[in-house]
Amino acid sequence: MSRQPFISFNSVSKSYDHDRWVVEDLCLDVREGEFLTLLGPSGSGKSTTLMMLAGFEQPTTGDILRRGRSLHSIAPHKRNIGIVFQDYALFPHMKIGDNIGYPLRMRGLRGADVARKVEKALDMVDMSNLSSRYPHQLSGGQRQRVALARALVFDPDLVLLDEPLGALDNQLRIRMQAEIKRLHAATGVTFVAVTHDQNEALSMSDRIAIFNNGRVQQIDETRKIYDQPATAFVAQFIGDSNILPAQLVDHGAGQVRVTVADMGTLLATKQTLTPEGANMAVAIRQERIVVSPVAANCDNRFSGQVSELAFLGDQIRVQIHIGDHRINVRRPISEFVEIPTEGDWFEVGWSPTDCWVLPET
Ligand SMILES: Nc1ncnc2c1ncn2[C@@H]1O[C@H](COP(=O)(O)OP(=O)(O)OP(=O)(O)O)[C@@H](O)[C@H]1O
Repeated sequence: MSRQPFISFNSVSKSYDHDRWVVEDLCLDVREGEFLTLLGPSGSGKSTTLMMLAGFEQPTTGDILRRGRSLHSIAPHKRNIGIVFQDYALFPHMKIGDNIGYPLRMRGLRGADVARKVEKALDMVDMSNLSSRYPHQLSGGQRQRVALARALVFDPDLVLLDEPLGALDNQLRIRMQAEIKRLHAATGVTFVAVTHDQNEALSMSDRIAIFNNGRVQQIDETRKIYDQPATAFVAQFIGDSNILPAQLVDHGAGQVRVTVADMGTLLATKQTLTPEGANMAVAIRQERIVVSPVAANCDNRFSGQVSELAFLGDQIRVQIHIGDHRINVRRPISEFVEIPTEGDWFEVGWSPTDCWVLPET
């Protein structure tokens, strides 16, 4: 098997106005057959990256390679890429079957060949009985299925999904996440998706690339992104962490002591090789903080006044003030011996293994 990456972004930068980089020095490999999601806040450069891969935008500097060959001079329609847009981009005057057959006709197929492939694609997305409807006669979820079928019907070797579920309500999003994941597994085609929704990224992807300000902060397997964030930004963006500016007291690998203003000394775990003197933060996930009485057994334990309380179904989120810090804690209701009210003093705690020292960026 070839050792060359399927897709490589080689130091790709993009500026629309020759003044500001919206993507900066991007080095990113996409593995054949994987589901990679580009995740980050609005304006971080995810869609621009996807559009450069599709060929609708060109890098200002750097190059994108497929199996080692530059895509630079290959027109979008010759890249053999299926694309699914947030607004579906279906042709309103064409029946569903014709919409799905469109990329095949564009590639010169006719008659029975088109009919056979369209039927297979409709079957794949469970829409066989709706072939003769028009897009306006379908629900949002059904339209998105048609868009998926159209992106897959011509056997592309890459499918790009730009905020594919952005227009759907929450329950349908969850159903479609499972559907897209199933299609990815069934076809074996490489999928690259863009989203700003962390749950969508976590539930669908093999790997996630976290974007911020046009740069990739971390690219890793989904579980690793969650369990071992490389920066405070990643820890905050995925999984709602509390981030506190900190200073390292004890240097060395493994468990370390840090000081945090207004809180004193904390025991923490070093996740990455943080250069000495760099800005540091400790990150503590909301759901890893325990509450009184269990908190009394923790190495790191603090009391603060409750400033906010929110019921989240089977969980409670409590915000407490410790000095100038606001610490958010999210635990199952069953763990609260007594549910506090605003203004109460409340004890929380966490283990050093759930408190990570990270570079601040
Ligand atoms: N065609 C364009 N011309 C000029 N500026 C653009 C163009 N497209 C995007 N930008 C700018 O580039 C930056 C990155 O945009 P991009 O759409 O890639 O980010 P994103 O992470 O996908 O954000 P979102 O989730 O909001 O779509 C933004 O500041 C945006 O305003």
